[in-house]
Amino acid sequence: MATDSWAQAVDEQEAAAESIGSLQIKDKPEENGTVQNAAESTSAAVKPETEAESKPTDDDDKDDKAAQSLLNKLIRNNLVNTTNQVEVLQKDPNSPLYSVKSFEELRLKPQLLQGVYAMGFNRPSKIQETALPMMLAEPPQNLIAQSQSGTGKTAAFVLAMLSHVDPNNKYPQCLCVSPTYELALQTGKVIEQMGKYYPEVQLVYAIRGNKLQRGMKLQEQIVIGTPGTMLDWCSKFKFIDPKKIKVFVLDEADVMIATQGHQDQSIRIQRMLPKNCQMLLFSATFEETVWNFAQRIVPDPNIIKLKREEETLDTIKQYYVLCNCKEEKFQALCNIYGAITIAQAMIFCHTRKTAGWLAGELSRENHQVALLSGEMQVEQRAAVIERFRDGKEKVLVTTNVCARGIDVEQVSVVINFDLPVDKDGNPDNETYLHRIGRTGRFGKRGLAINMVDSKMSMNILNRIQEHFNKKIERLDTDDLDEIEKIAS
Ligand SMILES: Nc1ncnc2c1ncn2[C@@H]1O[C@H](COP(=O)(O)OP(=O)(O)OP(=O)(O)O)[C@@H](O)[C@H]1O
Repeated sequence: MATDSWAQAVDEQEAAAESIGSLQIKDKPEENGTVQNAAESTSAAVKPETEAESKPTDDDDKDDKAAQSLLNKLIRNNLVNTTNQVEVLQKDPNSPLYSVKSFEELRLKPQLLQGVYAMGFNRPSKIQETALPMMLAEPPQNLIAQSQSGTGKTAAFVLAMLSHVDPNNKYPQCLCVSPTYELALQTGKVIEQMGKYYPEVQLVYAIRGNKLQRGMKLQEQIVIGTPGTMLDWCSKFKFIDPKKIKVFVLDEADVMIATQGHQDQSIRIQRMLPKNCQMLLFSATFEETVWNFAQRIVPDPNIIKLKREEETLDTIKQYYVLCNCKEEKFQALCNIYGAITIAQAMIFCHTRKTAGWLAGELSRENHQVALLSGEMQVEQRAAVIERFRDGKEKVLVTTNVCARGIDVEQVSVVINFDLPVDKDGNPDNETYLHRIGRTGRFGKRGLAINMVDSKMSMNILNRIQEHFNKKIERLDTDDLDEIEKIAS
């Protein structure tokens, strides 16, 4: 029965969320709340929608960079390969620029090479080809590196830290600061994996909730944590002697500067470090504020940038459907599903209430639906996306905010149940492109269907057409023959 399948889907989502949540995140210290029950969030979302509730809430609008970054890490299981060239700006343009095509060329310690191969890495990623020789050079060189999430930055600096520590010295030699506890844990996991065959090197987390006895000195060679606690451990509690630090890594600089106080704390840590300490800074984006911050943290840097692969609408067939209300939009959707075979689709709604309602309606029509909703914890969202990626559900209904920045490459059909708009109600062209666009490399053909239910949304659609200079054709969903044609 339809309701049963909905309930079953919720149960399965919950179970999947729990299994992911149990990885590391559940035993977080008191500063973070408990993992929320996915069933609660989904059932809350299928309550009938009222006019007042249909407005996006502050929560819906919250663009939590740290959560987004964590989500991407949790769902990603391989490298994002780009065909773009790495841009390098050397501190000393006359010094030779090395780039490696294999890990052997780096002359790593055998235990580390073993760790790298055990992780399934066959060869360095694009950014690692240049960043690794620079980071492993003698004397050490400072580096600012920017490339999109998933291109191998974390693996690169983890390898650099592990290479530089002396396991015989039982005191901290590398500090790595991350914007949040959860992100620090993810990096810690990479250190543990890569250092699997190098057990003499130990790691400790400088995070709130990890209370140490006053007066003690850390013996672990690598400390990873958030800026506030790291600063306290270096200055107030003196668990770490900053003068003995050889490598300082600042990860996710763009996320870091979005958090009040993190910039100052990071700069204060950096000032305590010796002049010859290697400073490394990583960021997925490079707007002016990040750049200014980077220059304060990293003196005399080498700079590596890897451009993001551009998305285009060239291989996408775009249509719009005229409707009067959300029920008509739902009917149009059913007609489309009745006429063509859709392997997997993502459906975007403006509010979580609409998303919840639509997921409920679709499930009543016996569709296997996954719902990504704003009140779910990041780990639960990652679990839902993973199940969808594995094909366990065929339809993913989500709000815009939830799915920002998420790549589900195999989805060839995207339905904008509501058109993407920004806070002021203007067309959000960037989100439109990201939702339906494809990179040249993944140049698979796709289909995008936009639901238009008012003069206002028609106006938005027109402005999107103008912006991209691409015609969006009208589709009559009462005409089965016409719908069939769009699939050919
Ligand atoms: N040389 C490599 N070969 C194969 N896989 C790799 C390689 N380097 C990294 N990976 C894998 O690719 C994925 C992304 O790598 P990594 O986390 O280092 O990227 P990142 O740029 O730091 O992304 P993020 O900012 O999201 O953490 C991970 O699953 C990682 O294990």
